[in-house]
Amino acid sequence: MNVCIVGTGYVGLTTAAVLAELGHQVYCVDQNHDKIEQLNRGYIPIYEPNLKEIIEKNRDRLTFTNGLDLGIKHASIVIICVGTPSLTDGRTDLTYIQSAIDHLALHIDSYKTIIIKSTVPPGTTEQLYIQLLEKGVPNHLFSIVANPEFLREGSAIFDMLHADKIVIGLRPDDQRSLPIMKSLYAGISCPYVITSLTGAEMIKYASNAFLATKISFINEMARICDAVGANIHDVAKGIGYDPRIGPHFLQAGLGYGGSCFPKDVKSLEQVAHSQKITPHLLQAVQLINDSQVNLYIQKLQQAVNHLSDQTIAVLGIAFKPNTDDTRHSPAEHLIRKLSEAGCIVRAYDPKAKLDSSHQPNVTQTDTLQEAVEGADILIIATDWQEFQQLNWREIKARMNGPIVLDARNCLRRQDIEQWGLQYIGVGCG
Ligand SMILES: NC(=O)c1ccc[n+]([C@@H]2O[C@H](COP(=O)([O-])OP(=O)(O)OC[C@H]3O[C@@H](n4cnc5c(N)ncnc54)[C@H](O)[C@@H]3O)[C@@H](O)[C@H]2O)c1
Ligand SMILES: O=c1ccn([C@@H]2O[C@H](COP(=O)(O)OP(=O)(O)O[C@H]3O[C@H](CO)[C@@H](O)[C@H](O)[C@H]3O)[C@@H](O)[C@H]2O)c(=O)[nH]1
Repeated sequence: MNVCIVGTGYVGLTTAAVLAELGHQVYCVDQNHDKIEQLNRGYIPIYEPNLKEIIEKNRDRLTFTNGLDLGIKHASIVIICVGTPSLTDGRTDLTYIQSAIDHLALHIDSYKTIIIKSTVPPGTTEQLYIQLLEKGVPNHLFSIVANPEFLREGSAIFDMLHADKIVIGLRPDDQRSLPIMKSLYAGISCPYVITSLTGAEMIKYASNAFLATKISFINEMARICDAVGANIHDVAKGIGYDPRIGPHFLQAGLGYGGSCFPKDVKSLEQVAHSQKITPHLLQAVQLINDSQVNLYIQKLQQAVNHLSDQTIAVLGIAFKPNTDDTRHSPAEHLIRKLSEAGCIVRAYDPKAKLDSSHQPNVTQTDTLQEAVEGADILIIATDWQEFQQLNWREIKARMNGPIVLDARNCLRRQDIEQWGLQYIGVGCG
């Protein structure tokens, strides 16, 4: 099939690579000229495991262009993957979706299946359908489908090729789209959840809200564990064996970040408010998450006399491992707070780059060793695999002070303490 992808960011590029791998001809459109120019030069603008390899392997099935008209001309399927960031009040900014739909309306002259893969608030896709009609696109020339994406950054290609489900939201009168969607994803073996447009949109929000809730739940349990002297690792393991709870997403730490959970939980909260519902649970989830970094700054303040005198090595800048994405990264938030507290911060990350707006007392080092050299405190802020395999004898020799804050609970206490270092974890002393 010929497919046009509008928005060549994390989701668009991954979708393009996977669909090309499945044998489709894919036209990738983005309004960002630099991005398209880079892609045409063979440079992949994001770090995502296996993405570069899969794009190179399928290069003859991929076209990168700024021209939506070219993509639309060739493709009968148009997948919208543009960003849907937060507005300042927490509602979703639909400007990019709106502009993609406006452009699309100008170019449709044969039947298209328009797939909304971007995460949008319930009711949006139906509104987009109405807008296309109002812009003069006759209803026999298009169908619109809500098909949210559930990939995780850092394992995006794997997640798409091995999806646990494909969610498809259809309009009640749409008899055409389901077989098209099944052909599009032929080669991915998983259950289909067929629902209404709003049902599909809600599944995406509920999924992210539930996962964020699990994280805030375990972080709250970690606070209580610290107070009563229990170990959160044991608690997570103990509850995780119960199949009704499950072992996943129970890793206590600095809280959730990234381009999805913070904005989607906020957006769902706003959707509830707009329906005169007070979303008590969503509010609590965010309250816990938003206070997690401060809590660990306070713990450091209690551990040293004057935090402002400290030189701190922060290992990790990305919001999670295996990505260079720093959007809403708790690690970056922590670095900013330490900088505001007057500390000298030396940050290191294998892939992510620090935002240039940081203060002069914050530097990013090229190597982990440079970050650690002479540090009073070392903090693990992102649980990259390479931080879990450190030589702590060597680290101890390089450091000036004894404190290691494992803010992602990814180290073994005894590995640290055996060299005379002081271990602080999350919910485990
Ligand atoms: N990042 C993820 O892990 C993830 C996972 C699932 C769902 N989502 C959802 O998918 C959507 C995209 O997320 P992302 O992280 O890929 O965003 P992104 O910011 O990385 O990419 C969006 C791209 O769209 C382009 N764009 C914006 N308006 C355009 C237009 N009118 N025409 C052409 N291109 C346009 C931008 O230039 C950018 O390259 C969001 O709704 C997000 O919530 C993201
Ligand atoms: O037990 C856990 C699991 C995750 N996190 C943190 O939660 C955030 C999000 O992690 P993750 O969900 O792995 O990454 P994302 O790439 O943001 O993926 C989420 O957001 C995407 C965008 O909507 C969805 O498609 C995915 O299904 C959903 O997992 C990161 O800061 C993690 O460090 C924890 O603190 N503890």
